[in-house]
Amino acid sequence: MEYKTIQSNAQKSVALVAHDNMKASLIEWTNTHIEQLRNHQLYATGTTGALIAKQTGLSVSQLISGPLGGDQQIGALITEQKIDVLIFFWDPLEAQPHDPDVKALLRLAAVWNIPVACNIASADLLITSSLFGQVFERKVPDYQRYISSRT
Ligand SMILES: O=C(CO)COP(=O)(O)O
Repeated sequence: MEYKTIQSNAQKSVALVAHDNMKASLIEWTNTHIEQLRNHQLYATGTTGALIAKQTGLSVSQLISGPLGGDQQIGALITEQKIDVLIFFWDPLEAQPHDPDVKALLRLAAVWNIPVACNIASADLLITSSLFGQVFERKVPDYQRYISSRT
């Protein structure tokens, strides 16, 4: 796929989310890339955001805690095209009470074609990509066409 760059060195909106057993990994990753992340607008679910702000000093817009609706808030921001990248360290070894919300968030990220990283290796690749700091034409659902095809 060829990317048509609209803007370089762009500020991105990055959503950071981690389940409890994965929070230490996300904070470690955040610290590793702190200088780059400083240039972007950060959003996070409640507890993840509070921990990142406390342990890294980064400024983070904190939403509701995940089990109380934070995943859904991030999903809603994705549909409004206000999130460019999702870093979501979900726990592959422990069931979550809000599993439907987790699945819904991952689904919306796929629908709206935003890059998602679910572990340190993929998050490293994503943030070091030359595409990370660029705004490029991205295939998103054609909402008007979708509605007219159904009405
Ligand atoms: O549960 C979460 C994501 O599904 C994360 O929520 P917290 O950041 O509030 O722990």
